[in-house]
Amino acid sequence: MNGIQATGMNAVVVGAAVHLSGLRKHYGDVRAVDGVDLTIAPGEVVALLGPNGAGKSTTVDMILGLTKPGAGTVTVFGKTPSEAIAHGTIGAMLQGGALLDDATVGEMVAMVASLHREPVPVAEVLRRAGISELAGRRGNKLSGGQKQRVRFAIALASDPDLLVLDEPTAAMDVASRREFWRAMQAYTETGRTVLFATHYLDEAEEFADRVVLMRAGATVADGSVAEVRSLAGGRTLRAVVPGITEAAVANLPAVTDFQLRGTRIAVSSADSDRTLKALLAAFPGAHDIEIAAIGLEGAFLSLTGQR
Ligand SMILES: Nc1ncnc2c1ncn2[C@@H]1O[C@H](COP(=O)(O)OP(=O)(O)OP(=O)(O)O)[C@@H](O)[C@H]1O
Repeated sequence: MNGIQATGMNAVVVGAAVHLSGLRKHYGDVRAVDGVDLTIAPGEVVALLGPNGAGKSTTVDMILGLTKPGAGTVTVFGKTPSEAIAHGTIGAMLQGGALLDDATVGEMVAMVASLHREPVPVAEVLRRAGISELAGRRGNKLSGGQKQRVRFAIALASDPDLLVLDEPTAAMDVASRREFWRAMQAYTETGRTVLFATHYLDEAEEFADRVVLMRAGATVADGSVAEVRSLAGGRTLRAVVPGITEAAVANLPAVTDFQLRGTRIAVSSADSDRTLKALLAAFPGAHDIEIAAIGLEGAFLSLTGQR
């Protein structure tokens, strides 16, 4: 994404935005995080996906310095998590982060901003978070989705280089989710780095440059949405192929799985272009051809063993 250039101007902080090496955290017999290595470059927008209990929140907590690793190291722009937090390098939006009932949104953001060395003016923070109209609203008058967006504003108050978000849109309705992501895209266009944990695969698909899939404390896939999809079998090719045999389907290139019913084939292919060309060369009479991408959801289920 173009943001990498913008961050490149801060040459002193380049290198990795986030670097996790051999990261582990066990709770008794539970291996919450069990040897995670991950490097996130400045300007990347990374979605952290995985089923319940995969270790996403524990990983995020270690990046934020809220949980101490059992083994391994975390650096954020070359600093330890606590140094990075103290410098305002990281902005965090956590599930259920406390807000004050009796203070207005403007007062809450001002309070947090005053703790930072070079805070963004409150009105600007609210504008960036897309909640200027909530400035005078008290904490106890906010809906669940509005509270999430106030937490987002608080995360932006230090003008951080890295935003870490744990299920940011969990309590938001469809319209709030859309507005939240619009605000977020404006932020990432300035070259900032984002790591967000989510259960919404469509959000990962739409907003992340890169997807990291966790299962049982380890990463099981890491790449662009297209790469992660292709790891799980790429595309499905269906066709009616007079004269086809099982051996002929199995011999087509890039086939990872297939079904044959009469003259109908359904083939999973890691490279559907190659499979299709070979099919048509061998069986020019093939017809009713359909090729479909497997969604991120299919890849997610297959790679996390939830099928
Ligand atoms: N403080 C703790 N004490 C004991 N076990 C813990 C603790 N924190 C997390 N765990 C366990 O570690 C594992 C990973 O939990 P974690 O919250 O990191 O997963 P997650 O991927 O964020 O899940 P979810 O999607 O449900 O939020 C789970 O089995 C969880 O029960």
